[in-house]
Amino acid sequence: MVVARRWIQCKPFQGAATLECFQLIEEELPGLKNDEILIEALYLSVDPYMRVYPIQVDKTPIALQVARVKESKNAAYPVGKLVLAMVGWRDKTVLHPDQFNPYYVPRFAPEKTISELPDLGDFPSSLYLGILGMPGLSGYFGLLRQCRPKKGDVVLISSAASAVGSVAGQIAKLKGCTVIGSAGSQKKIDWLKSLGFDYVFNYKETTLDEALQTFAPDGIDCYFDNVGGSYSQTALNALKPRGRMCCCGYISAYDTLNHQLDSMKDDLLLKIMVNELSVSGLMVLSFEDEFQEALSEMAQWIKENKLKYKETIFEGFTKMPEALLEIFQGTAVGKLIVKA
Ligand SMILES: NC(=O)C1=CN([C@@H]2O[C@H](COP(=O)(O)OP(=O)(O)OC[C@H]3O[C@@H](n4cnc5c(N)ncnc54)[C@H](OP(=O)(O)O)[C@@H]3O)[C@@H](O)[C@H]2O)C=CC1
Ligand SMILES: CCCCCC(=O)/C=C/[C@H]1[C@H](O)CC(=O)[C@@H]1CCCCCCC(=O)O
Repeated sequence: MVVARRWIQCKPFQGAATLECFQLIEEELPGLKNDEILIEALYLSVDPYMRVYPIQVDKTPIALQVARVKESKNAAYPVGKLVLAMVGWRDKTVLHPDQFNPYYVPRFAPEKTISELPDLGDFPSSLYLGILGMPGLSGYFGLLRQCRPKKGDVVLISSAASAVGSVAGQIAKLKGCTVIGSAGSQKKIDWLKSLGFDYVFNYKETTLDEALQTFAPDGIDCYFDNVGGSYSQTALNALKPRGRMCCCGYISAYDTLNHQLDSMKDDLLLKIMVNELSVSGLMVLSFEDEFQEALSEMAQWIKENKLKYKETIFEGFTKMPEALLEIFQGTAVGKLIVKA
């Protein structure tokens, strides 16, 4: 008999998420039918979108995990194989590998529950949830395709020490740009300096207006937006004519919402029109056909020590809610992962 643990969301969010919104339950798993596998989580990803994914009360919150096949009745998935599995906050799961993703959202989340780890050489498997996974790819495509940085451009990155922002900023440096990054603690500021960011500031101590007067008095060419809100309104005002903005995320709102994202005010559009700005939204999955190529390029940069990363790993599956709340407290540096 195999007993699995999984988290459920037992209460709806009302304002900021709290630990009381989550409950850990245990359940007996069924035996394997033909072609099914039992997987065990090694690492679970903790991402900002988990806070706004429309989950019903008493259901298991969304999360991608790196898992190992523990038992198998499917020759394509032998015991010991590692997979990426979109099965939510569970430590053990019985499933058919072809099963449709229970968290599927058109354009946002993939159709498949299980996918192979990319074939990139010898990297710790947790990296496939971070720099060599969805967050790293978001930084890569958002920066290269939406911001389209040119040598000498001034690039601003909000949440610069995040999993996405730290990749976007480092690639902007690789492309010969002057990079300004903001983050909310001295520890993150120090890390960003060590990554080669030209100018960094703590947005909790210095306003973006003040920082731009000092670091970019003539304006910015690109803005990689992870936060939205008034910060991004200021950044948009600082874009030079023909500037480019990648609207990647709106984290300043996520932990204030009771349900999913409310309609956002879009008074930015007039500015975009008048200044002929290119502003592009990003759903990283749209670049799925190019993931392998992008990951190979980033893996090479990691091997050459040109692209660096940090992880904060919470020990133990019971830490899932604390890890999620940590995103919005913002103390930990680097990609948040739970080691099951
Ligand atoms: N469009 C797409 O396809 C994708 C978009 N994203 C988006 O990218 C952004 C970053 O994601 P990811 O790198 O995984 O995040 P991380 O979990 O690595 O980092 C999140 C950071 O955001 C900052 N933050 C938290 N709350 C607030 C707040 N209220 N106001 C301002 N900053 C806050 C904190 O850093 P600090 O305050 O210290 O700066 C926190 O550490 C998110 O907005 C996410 O939704 C991510 C993946 C795909
Ligand atoms: C709607 C907020 C999303 C903000 C951007 C972001 O972080 C996107 C991440 C996606 C990633 O590609 C993998 C996912 O599953 C994420 C999207 C899941 C959010 C779906 C919300 C849909 C809805 O509001 O109806």
